[in-house]
Amino acid sequence: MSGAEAVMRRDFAARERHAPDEAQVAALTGLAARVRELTEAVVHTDVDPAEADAVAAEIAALTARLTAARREHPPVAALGADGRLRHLANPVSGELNPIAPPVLLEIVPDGGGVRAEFTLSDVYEGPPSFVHGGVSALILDQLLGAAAAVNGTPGMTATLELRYRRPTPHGVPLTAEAKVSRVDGRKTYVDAAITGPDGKATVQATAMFVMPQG
Ligand SMILES: CCCCCCCC/C=C\CCCCCCCC(=O)SCCNC(=O)CCNC(=O)[C@H](O)C(C)(C)COP(=O)(O)OP(=O)(O)OC[C@H]1O[C@@H](n2cnc3c(N)ncnc32)[C@H](O)[C@@H]1OP(=O)(O)O
Repeated sequence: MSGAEAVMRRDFAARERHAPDEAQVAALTGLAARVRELTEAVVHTDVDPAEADAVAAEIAALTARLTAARREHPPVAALGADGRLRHLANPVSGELNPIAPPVLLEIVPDGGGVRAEFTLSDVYEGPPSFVHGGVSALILDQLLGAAAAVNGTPGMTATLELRYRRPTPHGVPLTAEAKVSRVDGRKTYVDAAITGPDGKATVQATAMFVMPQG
């Protein structure tokens, strides 16, 4: 077992012992959604400095209330009521993670990989009116990795190649899909793309995932 794998196994075991229950997941999902609204409000606000200072003080007080009962680690995953695995704190798909848009993945039946429909707000803007290229890469890495996992051949991202074909607009519905093309021993090759509302791919990606030795 590699050093990295041993660390991950230990971490998973510790977190499984302290997984949130459904009621807590529901409440924290709502909390994260409000924090996303807060992030949008902060990015767009035009309040004067005194009001910004006053709001900052209130937020610091709220942060202290949440920190009063602090987990050692973020919750890693939980089984939903529908029996599907949810990566609760994942920075792409985690409903409990305010920095996740979130991009909720669906499994495409019959070995079709995974897909997601989502809209990114201008909080994720890079060039004016368009999504930051690193955010597209983040989302695609998640879909590519999930497709490898759903295929029964999970791994760590070893290579990730991106082709930015046209700018990805924010504020409109986007689709992303990923599917395994080939498995070669511990290596799984996956293709993915983000598609705009006009049905044209804006970003295409190929990746190789390697199951760590052992
Ligand atoms: C409702 C629907 C729900 C769906 C969801 C269901 C469940 C979803 C579950 C989960 C989804 C999660 C999605 C997450 C996505 C994000 C993933 C990440 O962010 S991963 C973090 C970033 N990546 C790293 O940090 C890797 C760091 N690197 C490593 O740990 C190692 O280098 C590793 C594991 C990649 C390889 O290490 P070694 O020691 O195991 O492998 P060696 O033996 O060196 O190589 C094996 C073969 O692979 C090639 N190889 C390895 N690395 C390569 C590389 N970078 N480029 C090219 N070839 C490479 C080698 O040449 C070798 O090939 P030869 O067998 O000789 O043919």
